[in-house]
Amino acid sequence: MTTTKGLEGIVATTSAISSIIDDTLTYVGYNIDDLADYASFEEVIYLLWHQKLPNKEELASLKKELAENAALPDEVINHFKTYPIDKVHPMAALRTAVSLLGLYDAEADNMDQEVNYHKAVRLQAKMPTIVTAFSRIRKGLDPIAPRTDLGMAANFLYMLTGEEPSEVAIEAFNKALVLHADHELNASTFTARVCVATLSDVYSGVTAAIGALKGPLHGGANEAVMKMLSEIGEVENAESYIREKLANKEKIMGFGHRVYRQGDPRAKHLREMSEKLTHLTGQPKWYEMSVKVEEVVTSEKPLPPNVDFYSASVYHSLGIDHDLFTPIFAVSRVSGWLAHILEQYSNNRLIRPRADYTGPGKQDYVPLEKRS
Ligand SMILES: CC(=O)SCCNC(=O)CCNC(=O)[C@H](O)C(C)(C)COP(=O)(O)OP(=O)(O)OC[C@H]1O[C@@H](n2cnc3c(N)ncnc32)[C@H](O)[C@@H]1OP(=O)(O)O
Ligand SMILES: O=C([O-])CC(=O)C(=O)O
Repeated sequence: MTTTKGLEGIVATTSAISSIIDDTLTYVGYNIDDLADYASFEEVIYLLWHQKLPNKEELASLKKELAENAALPDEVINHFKTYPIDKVHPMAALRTAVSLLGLYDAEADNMDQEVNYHKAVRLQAKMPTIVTAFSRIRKGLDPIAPRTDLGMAANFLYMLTGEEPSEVAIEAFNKALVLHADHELNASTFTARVCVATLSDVYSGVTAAIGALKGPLHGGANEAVMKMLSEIGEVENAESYIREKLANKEKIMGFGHRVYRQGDPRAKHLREMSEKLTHLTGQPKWYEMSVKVEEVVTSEKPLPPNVDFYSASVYHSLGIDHDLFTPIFAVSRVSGWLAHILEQYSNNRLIRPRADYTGPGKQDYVPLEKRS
């Protein structure tokens, strides 16, 4: 048996959803640069789930179904109110809420593909509502009901603050949702596929995926980037801060990638947005500090920024609490998880690799009373 640490380079499935070839990312063959510039998040959801772009009627129908299913059952809202609120990370709350939603879905264990598709719509629709409701409840505020006249990006920002978001904010947030929607066999998507390949249900697959996204080597890196930028504090501190971390062999959050070698094609879009938004909000230092960090890291190591690096200053400029950055990633990535879950069901085989055993050889059992 051969082993590859972290399954590097192993091709574990076929998939028609997204591809990374020669550092170019496509969703169903559409270059991420075009989608980031022109597509709404809802169009991307449709694309990932149907493997084609929607026409006007198809898009309107998906938007209607999403809007009709965005409200949360009272049980989820009431559950949030019982949490030791200052100790609960929003990713843990999101993970629990998705699991809880499964309890109130009478079709949770119905494995019909059409039923699973509509379950996917219902779950996608509720993700922004979960994150924003939790954010308000922990601040002692009432959750704000989703509006049927707003798209997902605008609705998220509206439910978070209760205020009508600006066009610039909606455009930036929509672009962030498009950029994070899918990414081939990343760790959380693989987790979702492994889970549902046992023929477990959609809610279990997404709950497992949220758990995998939470870690700082994956989606959790965006919150960690903001923590680092806050510690650096001012542009002039960036160089010494980064050089010291690198000298101590510490990882710089938001840099490096298992698949990309020349750079993550999503990062340039987020960098542009970071420049625009930090200047608009009168806080260019977060962009300038990020640029300085990139300059120092890349002068030392061949480690370009990944999607998480500039998204931190983008979300910060939109006034979003730092521990909501990873849940926002999940609000977007759930579209990809659900696409992969549906694809896995449609052509399923249990995912069960082997381990190369490295423990002791044959041992004789010693009864408890004779052990030292
Ligand atoms: C949405 C996403 O999930 S994007 C990734 C988000 N995660 C991060 O930004 C966390 C920081 N980055 C990392 O930890 C890694 O680059 C990962 C997890 C993204 C990829 O990891 P892997 O492919 O397993 O690379 P691995 O961790 O083995 O690193 C290879 C070498 O590069 C170094 N390296 C990799 N990333 C970094 C980094 N961000 N800072 C400093 N050094 C790094 C490692 O220390 C290692 O050096 P060594 O060979 O001298 O020991
Ligand atoms: O693909 C990966 O390993 C991580 C990543 O960039 C993502 O999930 O967007």
